[in-house]
Amino acid sequence: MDLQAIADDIVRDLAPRLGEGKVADYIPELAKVEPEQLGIAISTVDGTTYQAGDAQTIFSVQSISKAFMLTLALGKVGETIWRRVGREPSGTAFNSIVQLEHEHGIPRNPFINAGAIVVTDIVLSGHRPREAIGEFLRFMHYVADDDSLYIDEKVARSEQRTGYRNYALANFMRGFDNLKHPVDHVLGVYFHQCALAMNCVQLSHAGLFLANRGTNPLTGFSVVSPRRARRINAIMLTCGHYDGSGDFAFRVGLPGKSGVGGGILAVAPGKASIAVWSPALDETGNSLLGGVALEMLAARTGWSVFGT
Ligand SMILES: NC(=O)CC[C@H](N)C(=O)O
Repeated sequence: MDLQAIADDIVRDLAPRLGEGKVADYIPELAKVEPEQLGIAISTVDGTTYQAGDAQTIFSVQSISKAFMLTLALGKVGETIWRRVGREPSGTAFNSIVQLEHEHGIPRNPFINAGAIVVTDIVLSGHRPREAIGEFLRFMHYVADDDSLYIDEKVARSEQRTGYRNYALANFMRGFDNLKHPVDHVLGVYFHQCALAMNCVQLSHAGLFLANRGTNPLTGFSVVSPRRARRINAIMLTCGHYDGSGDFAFRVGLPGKSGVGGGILAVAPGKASIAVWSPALDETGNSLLGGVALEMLAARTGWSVFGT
């Protein structure tokens, strides 16, 4: 299978559709991103990376950070995490507050904003916010084997000023005693993790441990056990695209985590980690062409967790 040709073909085939969708504008810094871009990087478990299009352009990972923060939090508190956050798909938007009252401040899953804010609260335990941000960034350097990754302060501050819904979610959960630290501290860390800047190549490297039973094949570094990698993949499959998760499973058939910056990390277990990026989003807040690119990739490679 010629993965380089597949990546090149996808970028070429989608060129006429660049600009479809809408760039996220509720975070002012993200509204400035040029929509007509598309990148793809495929890193296989045998250690080769294929790339095409804007695969080396840096973008804001936003909610893709939630998969890595979940990994960190599981490392700290293990399975007790599930006392404070569920693992069922929500069927609601990423920033929805409606279920929280019925479910007594326990968010449905760690990938909607409410759940991710709880996960951040867990990572913050025993730290100052600055230290927790540092721990997250060091973890990303480790999993991606790349010390050049950085957090874009401008993006973090932009969201800090306008993240009204996230303040509402966090205050609500604090009211239910499901946040242990001051709301400002938790959201300070959350906005910084979301503002992590990466390109597709770096992101595909960072996701390799999930495709390779918990160990990064580029470095041999063990990140999590095979069982934990499998479980994180399961949550990515069921919850990684908010109320678009069912459609993503249907069309692509791979665990995936999206972000409003337009990136998607997808995992083909035992085969590859794939990162795509195209900033314009569909109505569920997921990258429109990124999703189409992964659909093409899955069709052309036969990679799907549901069979070939
Ligand atoms: N879906 C996303 O990427 C959302 C992340 C964004 N930082 C927010 O909290 O709104």
